[in-house]
Amino acid sequence: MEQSEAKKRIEELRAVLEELSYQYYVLDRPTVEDYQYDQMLHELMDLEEQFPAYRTDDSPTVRVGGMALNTFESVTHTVQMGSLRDVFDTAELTAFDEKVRESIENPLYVVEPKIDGLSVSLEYEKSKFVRGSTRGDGLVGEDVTQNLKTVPSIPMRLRREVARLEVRGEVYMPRQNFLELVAQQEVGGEQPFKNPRNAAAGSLRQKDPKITAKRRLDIFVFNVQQIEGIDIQNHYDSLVLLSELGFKVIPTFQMFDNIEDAIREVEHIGSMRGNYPYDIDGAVIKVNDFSQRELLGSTAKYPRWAVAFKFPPEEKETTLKEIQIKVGRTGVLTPTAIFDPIPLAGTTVSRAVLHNQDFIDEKEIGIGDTIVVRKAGDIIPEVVAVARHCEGSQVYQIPIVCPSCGSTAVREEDEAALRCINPECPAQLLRTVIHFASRDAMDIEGLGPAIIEALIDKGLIKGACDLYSLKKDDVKDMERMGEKSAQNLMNSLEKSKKAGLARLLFAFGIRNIGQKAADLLAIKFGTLDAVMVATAEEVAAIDGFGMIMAESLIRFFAMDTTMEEISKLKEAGVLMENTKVVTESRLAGSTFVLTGTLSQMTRSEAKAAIEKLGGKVSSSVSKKTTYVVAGEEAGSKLVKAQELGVTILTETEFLNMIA
Ligand SMILES: NC(=O)c1ccc[n+]([C@@H]2O[C@H](COP(=O)([O-])OP(=O)(O)OC[C@H]3O[C@@H](n4cnc5c(N)ncnc54)[C@H](O)[C@@H]3O)[C@@H](O)[C@H]2O)c1
Ligand SMILES: [Zn+2]
Repeated sequence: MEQSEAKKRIEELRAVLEELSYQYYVLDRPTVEDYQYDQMLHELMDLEEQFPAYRTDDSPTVRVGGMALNTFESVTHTVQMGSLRDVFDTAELTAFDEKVRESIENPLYVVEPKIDGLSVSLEYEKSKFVRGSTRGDGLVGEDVTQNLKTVPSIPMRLRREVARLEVRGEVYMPRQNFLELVAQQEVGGEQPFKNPRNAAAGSLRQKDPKITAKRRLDIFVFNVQQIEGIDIQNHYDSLVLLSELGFKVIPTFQMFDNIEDAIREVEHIGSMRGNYPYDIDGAVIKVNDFSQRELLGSTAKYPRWAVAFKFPPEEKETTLKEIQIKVGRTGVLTPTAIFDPIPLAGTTVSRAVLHNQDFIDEKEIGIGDTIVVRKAGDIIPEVVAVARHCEGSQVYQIPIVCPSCGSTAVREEDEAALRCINPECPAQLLRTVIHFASRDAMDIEGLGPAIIEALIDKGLIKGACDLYSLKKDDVKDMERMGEKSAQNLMNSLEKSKKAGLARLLFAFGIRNIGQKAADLLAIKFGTLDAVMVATAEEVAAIDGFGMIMAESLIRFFAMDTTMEEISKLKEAGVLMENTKVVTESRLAGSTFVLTGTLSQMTRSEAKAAIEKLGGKVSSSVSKKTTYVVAGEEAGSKLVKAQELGVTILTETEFLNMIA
């Protein structure tokens, strides 16, 4: 490759990798498979090796990817939390061994599974847990002590006296918990996490430890970062010690005196992959002896005494038997491939999601074809390609009828999915009512999914609005109900009528209208009637809104069924007015100076108005001043503002601004 071409490619790769890292580490929402990311990173490494002139010290090849958010206090790690060099074929493990043997004699290797979670440091003083933090960029992480305290397997006190100890571990979310969380997120209309690793990271970095606690995270500890008071010389002994101290240590660790056996163990761990109740993405080989580790040293990003072998996504061929269409709780019609069962990454799989028509068209998938199925880091298997078409094979067409209610499904512009938009579709009714009753919506205590399902089955409710015409006698004979629970339910229904406009708007479950948007609408319009007659432009003009959201809202209110539902709710006496206090912060970050006499309000009224909107008021003009409000007979401050080029507002302009 030419110099100039290489330079261009290097820059391109860096930009892409940085963006992907941001999505992965900061937003916990990756947009590509890890395998793809790793491939690009390796390409960049190769190029930097060939063209050393283009190396930089902030390239993704030398930086650890995480970033400390300022939601948390930052923690500077005494012992740097590095990453691991990863390799994808066993020849590279042999090369690792050769390299190690250039510097040291008779290495012993410890082999461990690589847990797919996020790295944390736990610090103990006088055997007491004092602080826990994320890896961050390896040098500075985030203080997540309170959240880590909710992880039951982290000991708050060590079982033996140790003056000072810092350990490193991997926080993860067991697969079962992940699946349950994703199911809940789908019911609640939230965007579900992509995989257990992102779910663990997102859960650990919550502002509210109560939410973290609910996510049922777990940890495996795999390293002593520093210790005072106990002498250890090697990794194996330190893992044994960590167990004795009460930690949940990495589930298997074995020691070998040659690389061949170590590689066999790596392969064994790979073959067991699907049997663990959590995700592993590889196996790690580490030099055991600490003094040997010191001799080998580290690069800026990786230690030279360890290497991670990443398991490739496993692929197999099978025959596609049929395609089933399911309607999800948001009305989306999803095709699922049903194929002859195959063992894959430790489990037997027989189905995979086909996403939508575009996906099927692109891969030209037809029933009877031989398909290639893969299971990557994500739990859900996917169809990679068609290996061979069968005779007379035809690309499958998703029928445009809802399999649940039989009404015609529609494909909206800019959307790949077919959707059943019948609001009375039974497949969606359950979800709609569960959402309506949920805590952040109308908060109807005692009305859980099981009861809602029973009410629907009995034909007692055909929409959320019917909840308010339920009679105590209707429900008291239902399973697990009884007189008392029925009365309680009546009381919570009554109470929920006062939930207020913001909650009600959210409870409707309008597409693209989340909790925050509902709050903003309620504050802006004040009553449901006003929201209903608002134009798309008016709605889109609200800070935080866009045209897509506005159109969703308009479309919702244009449906006949919506009108019916609203009139039933009105009849039942559900409050349709805003109860939210305005906590706007549009002027946050702006500093005002008031000068001269204002005719419409006093200075202190003006000051209060500014502060209510998050702005600040100062008495003297400086470069930091954002606006000077000039009333009648403004004097020296006005002159100063003109000199400094600060924006000057007339009283009318100011009144418009705060209106
Ligand atoms: N999909 C994307 O867009 C995207 C973006 C950025 C990063 N990524 C992924 O994130 C990973 C980036 O790597 P990384 O730097 O976070 O490191 P890594 O996950 O590849 O490996 C290092 C980590 O492994 C962990 N670990 C688990 N078990 C261990 C054990 N037994 N011994 C030692 N360490 C153990 C450690 O916490 C350490 O931080 C890659 O898998 C990459 O694909 C993906
Ligand atoms: Zn339907």
